[in-house]
Amino acid sequence: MATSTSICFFAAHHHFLQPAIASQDRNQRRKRPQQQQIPRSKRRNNNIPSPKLKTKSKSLEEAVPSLARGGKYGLEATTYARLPPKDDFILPSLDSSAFNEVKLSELTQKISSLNFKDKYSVLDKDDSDDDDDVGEEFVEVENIGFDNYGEQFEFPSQEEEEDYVVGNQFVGLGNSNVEESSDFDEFGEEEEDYKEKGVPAVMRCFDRAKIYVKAGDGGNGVVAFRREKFVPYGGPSGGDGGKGGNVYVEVDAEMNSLLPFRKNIHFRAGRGSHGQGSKQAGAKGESIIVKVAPGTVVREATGKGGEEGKVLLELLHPGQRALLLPGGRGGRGNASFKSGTNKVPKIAEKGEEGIDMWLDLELKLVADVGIVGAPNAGKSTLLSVISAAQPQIANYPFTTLLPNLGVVSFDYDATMVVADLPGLLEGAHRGFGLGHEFLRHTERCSVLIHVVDGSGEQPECEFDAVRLELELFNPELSTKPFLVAYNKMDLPEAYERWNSFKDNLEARGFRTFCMSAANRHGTDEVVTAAYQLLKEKVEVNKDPKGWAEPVNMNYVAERVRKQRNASISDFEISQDGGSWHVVGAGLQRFVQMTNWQYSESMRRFQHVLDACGVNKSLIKLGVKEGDKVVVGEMEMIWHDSNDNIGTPNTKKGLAGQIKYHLPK
Ligand SMILES: Nc1nc2c(ncn2[C@@H]2O[C@H](COP(=O)(O)OP(=O)(O)OP(=O)(O)O)[C@@H](O)[C@H]2O)c(=O)[nH]1
Ligand SMILES: [Mg+2]
Repeated sequence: MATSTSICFFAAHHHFLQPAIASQDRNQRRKRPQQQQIPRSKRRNNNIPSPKLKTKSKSLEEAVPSLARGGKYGLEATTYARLPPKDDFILPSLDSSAFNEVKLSELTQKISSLNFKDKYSVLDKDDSDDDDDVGEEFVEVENIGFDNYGEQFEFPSQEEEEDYVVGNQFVGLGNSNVEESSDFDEFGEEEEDYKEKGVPAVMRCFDRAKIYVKAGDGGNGVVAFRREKFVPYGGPSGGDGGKGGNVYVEVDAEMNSLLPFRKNIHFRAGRGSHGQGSKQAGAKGESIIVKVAPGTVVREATGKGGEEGKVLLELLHPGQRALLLPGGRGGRGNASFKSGTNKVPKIAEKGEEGIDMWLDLELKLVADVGIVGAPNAGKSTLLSVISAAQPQIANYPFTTLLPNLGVVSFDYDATMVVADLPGLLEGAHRGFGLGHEFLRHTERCSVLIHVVDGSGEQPECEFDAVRLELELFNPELSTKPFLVAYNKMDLPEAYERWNSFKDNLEARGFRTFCMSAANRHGTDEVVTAAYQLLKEKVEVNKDPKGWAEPVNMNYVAERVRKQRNASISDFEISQDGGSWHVVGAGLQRFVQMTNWQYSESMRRFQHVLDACGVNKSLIKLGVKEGDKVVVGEMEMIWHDSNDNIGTPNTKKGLAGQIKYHLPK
């Protein structure tokens, strides 16, 4: 006698199984981003005197370039310079027992001083005495701006040079000492930690963001019957639910950073309205458009492992819009279930749940030319004289914390976008200094201008160190067309070393220019040469097919749809002790959309399990009486019934087999 089977519905347990694409752990929503948190109370109660340093950054208004100022070439410019909020400057001191308020520039100076010992001389413990002195020194240095550059830098005497060194000391950590610094030279773990803590949130958020997106759920279908005078047995009239809203990602030309995602990270599309009587379908849910800056790469967020997720979209051009997640389908009302055999269906579906996922956004600047070089080489000065951008310029390393963009215009149609990037240090590819945060921006630049500080003691070593960093970060960077701009030729030490530098580099096959960015000498040649390199590169890269091939921006949504519409017969069964797990996107979707409040739903479900072969497969695998069977969010107890011979296909027959068992 064949053993017939039935599955007994018990209860829906509340683990919602998402389709594979939305495999992110929902708990992540609760996890706060890993940031260095210092309790406010601790900050306030901090009795340790902290250096009262004036901030060096410009106000936001100043940071935004004015179109009014036109350089020789520049007509327009954008800049990323922003003043980080005050809180970002509060960082823990290296001594874990106390918290100090530390200005970012202090921190970065510390880092730089460790690497450029020869250049800036190592901080002396005794020199960093009390806070007031530090404050005064700061004021002095603040005055050494670009404007009064002439007074400060015209062939400084030996004494002036010493002042210059003292001037740099103010920016070292007030109570830093050399022992601590030696730890970081080892590139040990502490360095990594230090880096993590040392980058204020505003810099981390400028070009990286993690956001949560959720497509709208579909509206539920309803069970309703037409009741009208003179219309006996009016029939089922429950309308379908409306479709959930979609999630789009659009490039907004106005945006130049991902900072808006610092505060606002959840984006949920609206859900569809439920259906109504008289066959009225529910309204569609409202779609949501997530606006990102040009040059944003969208990745599927991965777990903590640090691996980068799969790239979903690359949004380069303003106006580009991609459908990322389609909204959930509306559930069918009972009018849709009417059939020849069931003219009075008392069943309706729930709306399909909209997919949700976490995304990693990364902004890579879309600039034609990138200006790279060691800190304080004069990169920002160069950008300021060739375009209308007004980046911050000062005589200490890491003045530039966020990249600045400027537009260099030669003619009506001859323009190029130039990015001034923060200084690079030895070890930048491993996240030392600020380099790592910004090195990726060079990846999108077609041409690089490598600015070398000619007044440094060993310009060649500086050049090689930066070049090596680029190569170590991404070997492709070293294959980009580039030229070397030897800066600060107005200084005698730079002038003296120029010939040997030039000979050396040209012997190695590098194109080398000299300039005095501050005096605008030689900058024209550099810019023109960079433009030529750019033109050559564009020519070489010209696709013979042109731009005809359209990029399908909606492929993610298409993939999601395909996955969701998978057949219910595609499933896998796994056994875990006494419980059986049936996994299949189509079946899971079916379970999710089943509205268990209607008794016919159970019968339909049983019928589907039978029809798609789940029951047969379970029997084959040896399911026993009382075993647990889990399909999607449903948990059921398997029941062998000897009363049933064979497996009748009709609903009636099947309904007769159902025995509800509660698991003990
Ligand atoms: N003498 C001289 N000084 C210059 C020249 N170009 C830049 N400087 C000075 O060098 C210092 C650093 O210039 P910045 O343009 O801020 O250098 P940077 O490379 O952008 O530095 P970071 O942003 O800190 O990496 C400033 O004090 C400039 O005034 C030059 O041609 N000659
Ligand atoms: Mg700069």
